[in-house]
Amino acid sequence: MTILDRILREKEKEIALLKEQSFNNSMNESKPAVKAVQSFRNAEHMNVIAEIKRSSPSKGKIAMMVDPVKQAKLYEASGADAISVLTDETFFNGSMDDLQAVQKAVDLPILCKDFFLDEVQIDRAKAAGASIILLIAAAMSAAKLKDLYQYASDQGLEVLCEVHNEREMETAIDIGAAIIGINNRDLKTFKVDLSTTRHLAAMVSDPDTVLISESGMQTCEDASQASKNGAHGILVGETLMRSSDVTALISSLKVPLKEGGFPNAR
Ligand SMILES: O=P(O)(O)OC[C@@H](O)[C@@H](O)c1c[nH]c2ccccc12
Repeated sequence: MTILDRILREKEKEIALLKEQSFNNSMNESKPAVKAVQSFRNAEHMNVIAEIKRSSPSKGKIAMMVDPVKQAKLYEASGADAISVLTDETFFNGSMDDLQAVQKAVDLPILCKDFFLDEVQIDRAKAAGASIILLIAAAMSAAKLKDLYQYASDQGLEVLCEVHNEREMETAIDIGAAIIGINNRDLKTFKVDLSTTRHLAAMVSDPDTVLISESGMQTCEDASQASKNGAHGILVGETLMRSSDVTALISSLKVPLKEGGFPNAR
C-alpha cells in the first residue's frame, strides 16, 4: 500500500466523523473573497504560494514548533501571494485551527492543503476561512474530481487542481481547471523531479490557465527554471519553513515571468 493509499484510508474515517457535524459555511461570506486566479494573472513576477508545514511523511519533522500565525504574517510581509496551510493532522501535524488562525491574521488567499474526497470536507474548509482548496487528481476518479471541482466552485471557492502525470493533466484540462498545480513530487514514491513541470506544462494550450509548479523548490534558479517551463507560480513548503531569512528567500523566488506574464492581463 502506498502512502497516498494510507492517507486516503485515514481520510475516509475522518469524513465519517465529519458527517456527524454540520458546518456553517456562510460564516466566511463577510470577508471579501480575494480571487487568487485574478491576482496570479496580473502578476509580472513569479507568484509565490508559501506553505505552513510542520512535518511530512517524506521528510519527517520539519518545523514542529512553528507558530502558524507568526509564520503567515512573515510570509505576507515578505511578499508572498497566497498562503497554503496543511490541515491534515495524522500525517502532516497540521490542523483546521491553524488555518482558521492564519486566515484571521492575514489578507492573502488561503489554500487549504488536505486530501479532499467529500463535499463535507469542502464545507468545513470554507467554514474555517479557506478561499482555495486542493483537489488531487491521483486521489480520485475523473468523475469525482469533476463533481468536487463543481461543488467547490458553487461554494465560491477556488480550486488548485493537482496533477503529476499526463493522464491527470488531461483530466484537469478536460474539466476546465483554471489553476493547475503540477506536483514535482510523486505522492506514491516521494521522488521529486523538477522536469515534471516542463513536461506537463507543455500540454496546456489555454493561455488563461494558471500553472503552479509544486514541491522541491529551493533556489531562485529553480524558480527561474519553473518560469522558463511555463509556470506562473510556485508552491514552496520545506525550504521556507527551514529558512532563517524568509524575506530574502521570497524576494529571490519572485523572478520575472516568461514574456512578462499573462498576455491579456492588466
Ligand atoms: O515542501 P515542498 O517540497 O516545498 O512542497 C510543498 C508542497 O508542494 C507539498 O507540500 C505538496 C504538494 N502537494 C501536496 C499534496 C498533499 C500534501 C502536500 C503536498
